[in-house]
Amino acid sequence: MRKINEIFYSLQGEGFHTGTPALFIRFSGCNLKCPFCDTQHEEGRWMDDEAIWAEVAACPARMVILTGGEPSLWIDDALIDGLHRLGKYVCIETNGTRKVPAGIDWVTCSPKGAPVVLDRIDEVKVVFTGEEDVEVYRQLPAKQYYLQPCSCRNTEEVVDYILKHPEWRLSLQTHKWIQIR
Ligand SMILES: C[S@@+](CC[C@H](N)C(=O)[O-])C[C@H]1O[C@@H](n2cnc3c(N)ncnc32)[C@H](O)[C@@H]1O
Ligand SMILES: Nc1nc2[nH]cc(C(=O)O)c2c(=O)[nH]1
Ligand code: SF4
Ligand SMILES: [Mg+2]
Repeated sequence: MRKINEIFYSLQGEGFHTGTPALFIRFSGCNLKCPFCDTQHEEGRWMDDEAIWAEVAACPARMVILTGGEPSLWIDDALIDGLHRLGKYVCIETNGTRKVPAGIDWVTCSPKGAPVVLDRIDEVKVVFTGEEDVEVYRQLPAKQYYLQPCSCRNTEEVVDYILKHPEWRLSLQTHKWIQIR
């Protein structure tokens, strides 16, 4: 059984796959407590894999995004294999502090100062608070490096930073701007 906060269908609002229709599976609970966290994830219902796969199978989109909370607390090869059997492309949003199953198709790591132990990262996506040196995260091996304004509040500051450090790209939380989930 896995503890799930919510399952919803929307567009990926952030990062490389922005705009892509996806089913979000938000797992409950986290091993970190970021002061800026924009998500209520503590509440949850227990679901077995058959129930999870049934909701996934009913979604027309190919992309499934595992998030939370911290999804790495809850997932294993069996869950990912089942999603692949349904023909899905499996993405994860993780803080990088725990390993994730190797079969996941797209790994987004949003580091939070704690050591990152991932074997593979596709995109690094850092919440820009203005309070930490984000350049340390450029040392993580990845294909893409994104900075994301914190709660849509400091977009100008992030744009200014990226123009001076053009190895980064801008990730907007587009779902918040257009008021979808
Ligand atoms: C809620 S987290 C869940 C997944 C995982 N725990 C993590 O932090 O990557 C999903 C994404 O939202 C980002 N995020 C959380 N709070 C935010 C905020 N106030 N503004 C912008 N992005 C935020 C995280 O950095 C992460 O990329
Ligand atoms: N639309 C939408 N896109 C997202 N991308 C990552 C999200 C997350 O909370 O992990 C998220 C979210 O909560 N909503
Ligand atoms: S690691 Fe992710 S879910 Fe956990 S508190 Fe930080 S932003 Fe929120
Ligand atoms: Mg979110």
